[in-house]
Amino acid sequence: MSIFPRISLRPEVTEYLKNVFLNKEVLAAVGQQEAESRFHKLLICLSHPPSYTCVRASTHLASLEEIRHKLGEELKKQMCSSSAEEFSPQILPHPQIPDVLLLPVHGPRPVKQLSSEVVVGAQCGSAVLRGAHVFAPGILASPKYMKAGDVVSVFSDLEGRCTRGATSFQGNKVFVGNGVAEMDRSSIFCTDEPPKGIGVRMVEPLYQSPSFDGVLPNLAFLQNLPSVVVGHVLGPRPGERILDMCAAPGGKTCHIAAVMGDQGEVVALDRIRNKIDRIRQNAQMLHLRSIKAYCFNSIQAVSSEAAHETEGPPFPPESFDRVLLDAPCSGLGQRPNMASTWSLKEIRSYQPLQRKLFHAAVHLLKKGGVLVYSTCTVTLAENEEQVAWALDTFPCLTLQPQEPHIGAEGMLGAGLSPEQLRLLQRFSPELIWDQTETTAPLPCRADRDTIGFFIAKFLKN
Ligand SMILES: C[S@@+](CC[C@H](N)C(=O)[O-])C[C@H]1O[C@@H](n2cnc3c(N)ncnc32)[C@H](O)[C@@H]1O
Repeated sequence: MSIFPRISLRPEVTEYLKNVFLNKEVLAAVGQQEAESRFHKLLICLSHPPSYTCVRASTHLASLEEIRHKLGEELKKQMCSSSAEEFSPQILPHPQIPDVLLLPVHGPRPVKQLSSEVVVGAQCGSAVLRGAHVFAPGILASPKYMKAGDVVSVFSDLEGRCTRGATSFQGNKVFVGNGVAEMDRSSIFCTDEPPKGIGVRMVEPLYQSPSFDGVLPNLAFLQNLPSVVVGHVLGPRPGERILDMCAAPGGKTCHIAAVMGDQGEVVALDRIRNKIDRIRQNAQMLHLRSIKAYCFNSIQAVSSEAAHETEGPPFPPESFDRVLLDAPCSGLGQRPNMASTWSLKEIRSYQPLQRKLFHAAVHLLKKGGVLVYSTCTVTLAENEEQVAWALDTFPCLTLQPQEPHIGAEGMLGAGLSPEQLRLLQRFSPELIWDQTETTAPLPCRADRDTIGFFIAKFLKN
């Protein structure tokens, strides 16, 4: 059910996306009305959270059943210790993916708004809609005399207009649920050090999903379903050498190492130095020793043939059995996302960057090796058009079938053939948005009602 307005984008970006979703090939295949309806549903569903929370289970450390049981026990404790209404958390294994557990999200629920308001940043608001509590750094405004223990309504500031430390905010905001303040106003805004920890504990969220904060951190890793699919599509095997070119915070890196049973080597690169620590922390938390993380610009990760091989980057050509390029992208598939202030120029800047990274990826891959390209966006320019360009630019590449293939096929509009489109995997939440649970039971609903995402798999001949 839709309760939020459609995602707010700059008019030029809305127009651009409309042209993508109503391109000539799509219009010829499904007609104007259906194409328009899909585009409208896309804008609406992007502002709402998916209806399942996906957890990747560390099956290299324990069996799925064991993790499922432990998770159930932990979440029951959570429900008893909070004043939220009791419910027994439903934890469902995914029928096709051996390390995925799915938890239905309950919402939107009828929650009454209160007169005391706390306003949080849009990112914090989105996290609350996916089950998080409000962390103090995310709080922008609170009642003047707010004390720990006060019951408050939490609103998300959609346009980034609320000033930090305000006592009220009349701008564009949406209600995300009620909670209990864990801190006084003064401990949030009047300290020399940035505030830490939970500022408001959500007790009546609009969308109810368990909080995973501190819950089995080494066994249950929150990850969107398509991101887990990527690790399986890459298909790493024990003993191989794998490159994850854009790796931080390391969700997919850790999954790859886990699928390999921590046997072999997973090289993780990211351009941003402080993000490398996150990869290392995640690897340590999941007891994965095969991961080696380096701060490096992957565009420059290919060394000249003459160079001696060193442990870290740059690497000689054809150094890796498999390469994952989970590319930096415009992120327009992320959910929930109620507003983006990005300009069209910013959105269009990703295609050339992704192509530079793709060049390096192909060179670093051994002959006979596998390259997986993925993004969490919905544009053609960053997805199907990149595939058409790659097949044209690198005759050594061929598209490969993906396993599992639980998303839709590629989107029309980039001149790819029907066979090629069938080999691509596009997660398109707009295709299922107005269907009810009864017409689309699990796993279909969980597979489709997720973030917008794209995966292509290539073999280097
Ligand atoms: C989509 S995110 C990766 C998410 C990650 N694969 C995961 O699953 O946790 C893209 C990442 O690419 C990194 N990045 C952007 N340009 C890069 C470059 N030229 N070289 C290496 N990393 C880059 C960004 O810092 C960002 O962390």
